[in-house]
Amino acid sequence: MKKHQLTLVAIQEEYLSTISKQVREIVGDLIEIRETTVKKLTRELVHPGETLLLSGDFIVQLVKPFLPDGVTCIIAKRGLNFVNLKELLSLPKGRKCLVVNDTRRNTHETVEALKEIVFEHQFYPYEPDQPLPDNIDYVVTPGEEQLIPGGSPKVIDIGPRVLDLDTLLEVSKHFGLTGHSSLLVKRYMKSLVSLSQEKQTYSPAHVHAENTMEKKANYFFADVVAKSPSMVSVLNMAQKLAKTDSPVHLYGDTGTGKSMLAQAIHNGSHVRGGPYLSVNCAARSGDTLEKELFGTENDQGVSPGLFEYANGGTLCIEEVNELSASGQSRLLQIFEEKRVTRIGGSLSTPVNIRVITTSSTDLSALAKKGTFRRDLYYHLSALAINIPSLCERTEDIPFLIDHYLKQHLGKTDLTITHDAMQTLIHYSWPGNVRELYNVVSHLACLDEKTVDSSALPLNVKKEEQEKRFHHHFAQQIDEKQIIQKIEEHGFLEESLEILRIFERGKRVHTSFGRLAVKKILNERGFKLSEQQLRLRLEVLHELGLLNVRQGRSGTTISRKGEQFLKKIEAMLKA
Ligand SMILES: Nc1ncnc2c1ncn2[C@@H]1O[C@H](COP(=O)(O)OP(=O)(O)OP(=O)(O)O)[C@@H](O)[C@H]1O
Repeated sequence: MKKHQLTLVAIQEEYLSTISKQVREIVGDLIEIRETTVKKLTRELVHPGETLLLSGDFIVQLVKPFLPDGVTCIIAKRGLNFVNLKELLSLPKGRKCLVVNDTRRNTHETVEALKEIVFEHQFYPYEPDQPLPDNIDYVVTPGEEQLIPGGSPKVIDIGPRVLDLDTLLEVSKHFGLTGHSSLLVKRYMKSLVSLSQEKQTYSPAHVHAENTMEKKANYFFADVVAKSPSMVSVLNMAQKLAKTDSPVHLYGDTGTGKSMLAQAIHNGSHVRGGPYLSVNCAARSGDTLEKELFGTENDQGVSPGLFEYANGGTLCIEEVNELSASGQSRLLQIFEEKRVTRIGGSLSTPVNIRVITTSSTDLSALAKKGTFRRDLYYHLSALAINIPSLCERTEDIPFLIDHYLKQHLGKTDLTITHDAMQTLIHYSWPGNVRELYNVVSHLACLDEKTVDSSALPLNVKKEEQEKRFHHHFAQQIDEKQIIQKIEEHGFLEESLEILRIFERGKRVHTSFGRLAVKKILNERGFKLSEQQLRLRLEVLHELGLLNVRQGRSGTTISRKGEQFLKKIEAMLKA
């Protein structure tokens, strides 16, 4: 057992996962690291004498009510990941860079850090309510590229901010590890390299990777905020199903409350006295997951799986669509026979268990495609509940905000202005209730009595911001110049066709990968190699006509691209 223990606390799961990866990489062999979001913090979690590393001074007031006496809090400082500054440093001196980050506080912190280190250029904070500086050459963002609308000048992504070296040294001093300083600094450098290599796009699987198993059902039906008719009917249905023994399938977008509802179902069922275990299939490789779920039996001995551990209680299998074909058939067998056979074993053990499965993809589509077993799908879909996305039940938004402010964050006196509330209600909430909680905690930390629109994080104000950006940089769109640039490479027709594909895609909310674009181009008579297509996409991206993003959102046409295409089509028609 390690001598020291450090608990990391942050508001946002994404940032918690970044710093946790970094801290583990540096001192994971010397200090036992635990992590929790502020929301999951309970009085039982922290013991007297423990050390917490808080992700910022603004969360001190949020965590205080949960801390016993004698706890040490170290406040983490965020720094730039130097490894990602290469592009910025290679520019000719004196560039004017606009810095875009998610909140006003973070934007200013990033500007200060950049001014201090990259003094060769000028940096300006992007403030939605202030006029934009003229003649901006670049937009710089620490991993928030999705906040930058198309039509802006070239974007340089310097990657998410990381733990500052000072913070690491403070931690090492606190635990009496100063003798290891030189080693820790080397490991710190290494962690910057490894963090810079992975694109930090948000994915629930990534976030849950370290923390894949929930061992307690903390939520009850009374905790679920449901005011909209669709959520009220979800809640009624869940309460009814909780009383049965049948498997329940919950599906809905990320952050809509599937895990929460699964726990509430367990606590409202007759097996509530039994164990509650939950496992996320997306966070485990096929083999490991199957061993974990069904157990193993071989010469080395017998190791029971989660089905046996959860016997007499509930097992929640999250992202069940990620289960391998053999995992699916084993699960089906359990449903049909109520017995589990360990991997490598020959005898089966009876299990009396309530199974809840969740998915964020529509299983019926997967079953139709053949990637999910139909027979298993029929078992799961018999009692399925669809949790609507937050933007489909906007009536819940003010109640959720009020609930979080008062019940979780102890802010009884904070007023949100009518305009700000309207912006929150009309925002699209891609991260659903999880994102809403993050936004509300951000507002709670501002230490203001009244919150108006200007205090909202940038992603929430994005639509408004897009218009402003667009207006500002639209004047810079000169289609003749763009045509000239594309023609320098000699592929205007293909580029227009590529833009048409993405423009159509945007209209029907579909994004295309490179292979799909290549296939469509081929059908339209443009035979390009992958290399040729990549080059064209790069040029279109450089010109700000396409937004190239990692992860689910893929490549999309930018506003500037749409405008350019519209003008060219009009010119071609004339
Ligand atoms: N109706 C609700 N009332 C109160 N809190 C909610 C509600 N729905 C979700 N939450 C909160 O939002 C957060 C995200 O919910 P949860 O983890 O259950 O989502 P999920 O659908 O399982 O997400 P993922 O698919 O990404 O794992 C949790 O902290 C949960 O407590």
